[in-house]
Amino acid sequence: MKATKLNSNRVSLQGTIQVPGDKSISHRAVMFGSVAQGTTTVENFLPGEDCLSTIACFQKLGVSIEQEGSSVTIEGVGFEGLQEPMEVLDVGNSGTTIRLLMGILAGRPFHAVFTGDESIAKRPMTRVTVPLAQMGARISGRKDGEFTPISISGGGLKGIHYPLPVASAQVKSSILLAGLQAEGTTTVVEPEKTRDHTERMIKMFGGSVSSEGNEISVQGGQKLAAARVMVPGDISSAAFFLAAGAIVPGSRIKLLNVGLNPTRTGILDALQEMGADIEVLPYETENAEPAGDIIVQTSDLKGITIEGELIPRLIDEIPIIALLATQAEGRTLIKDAAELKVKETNRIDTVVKELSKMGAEIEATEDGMVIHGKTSLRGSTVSSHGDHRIGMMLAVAALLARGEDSYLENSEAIAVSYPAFFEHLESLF
Ligand SMILES: O=C(O)C1=C[C@@H](OP(=O)(O)O)[C@@H](O)[C@H](O)C1
Ligand SMILES: C=C(OP(=O)(O)O)C(=O)O
Repeated sequence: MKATKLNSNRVSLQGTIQVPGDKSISHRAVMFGSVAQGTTTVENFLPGEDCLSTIACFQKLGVSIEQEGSSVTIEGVGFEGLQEPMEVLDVGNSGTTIRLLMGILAGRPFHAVFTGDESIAKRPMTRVTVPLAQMGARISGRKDGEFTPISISGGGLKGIHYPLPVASAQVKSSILLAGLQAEGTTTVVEPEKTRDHTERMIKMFGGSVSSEGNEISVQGGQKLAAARVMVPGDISSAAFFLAAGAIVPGSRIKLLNVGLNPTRTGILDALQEMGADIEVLPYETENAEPAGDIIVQTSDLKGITIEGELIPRLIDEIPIIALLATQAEGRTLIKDAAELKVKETNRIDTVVKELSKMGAEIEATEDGMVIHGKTSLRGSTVSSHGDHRIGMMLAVAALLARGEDSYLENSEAIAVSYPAFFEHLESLF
């Protein structure tokens, strides 16, 4: 395990950053490119470990994929062209890979086995295996199908009408990907709107999907055609620099080509409500996924309440919002966010534990956390617990820390979504 010395006691972050490609869209580009007919090209692909796991899984399913940095070429084989894998499919640390790929393989008439790392082995899978089994897939896994290793034998699916028990884009996407291969119509009903990259990508690859309110439907038997995918920058990665620019005194940071899909921009709404000085400059060009530049400058922040429909729109940004709240006047309350307990770590516990070590006044609740600001942070040895977002949040927290040096244990986890994170951060010094 690597402990990295973190930069601390900084003033004035200045500069321009092009954050890497969006993780959710990069995964989906590889998946859709593989199950479409023809050659798909992907630009600004995120070469992070999670997306590389997705490529490796599709290669084991017989798809020819070439990746060089952020450019990917996929020789699509159609759903029917996927081949039974001779080896176990290893999804590494990636929840998106396993849940979406289960939806694809639920429709294929062969056997496949999934495994992943220690964190994946603790993440709940019946949220996808139950609806996929209802559609007709035969799935078994450890603890009644809840955990990896999981095996799946697919084919012969029938469409379902399925109200989602949790607001999850991964579950929605998994069922829709199975639905594209099922007999009849498949409808998913979301309790809250979640990221809609899958729906946008079905259309981009020539398929059809209909959305009415929170109900999303696809017809089975659709054939998809190759596309050129331009992946915008990941707003979930940009969030660490938006936060750093807002709280490190005297800063001004410009972020280029950040994805601005409204199902993902909850962080901008939260920052604005806290009083952050951010300017969003959307691009005029037509693209399936909107994007633009964002400028952030330091300002005074105040505590807010974050709940309800906003939660799925900023779910992965809650660790960094917790840090922002330590620098805001008054109380910040985060509720309706019990989903945080089943991410790469239990993000309620890991955020509270690690920020407390640095002197934050933060408490866990049943479905979120309460943070009292404004507090000064002190240097400490902290841990990512193997969770990329916790690691990056702590590296930003350390920028404000006084006193002894800060060290981050298990910093290598950051490569899951942002291999160049430290390089980009240091370019602002
Ligand atoms: O669909 C996706 O790409 C994702 C959906 C979210 O997970 P859930 O669907 O579990 O909420 C999010 O936390 C994850 O980082 C990526
Ligand atoms: C939860 C995340 O990803 P995944 O579910 O794909 O592991 C994340 O990136 O914060």
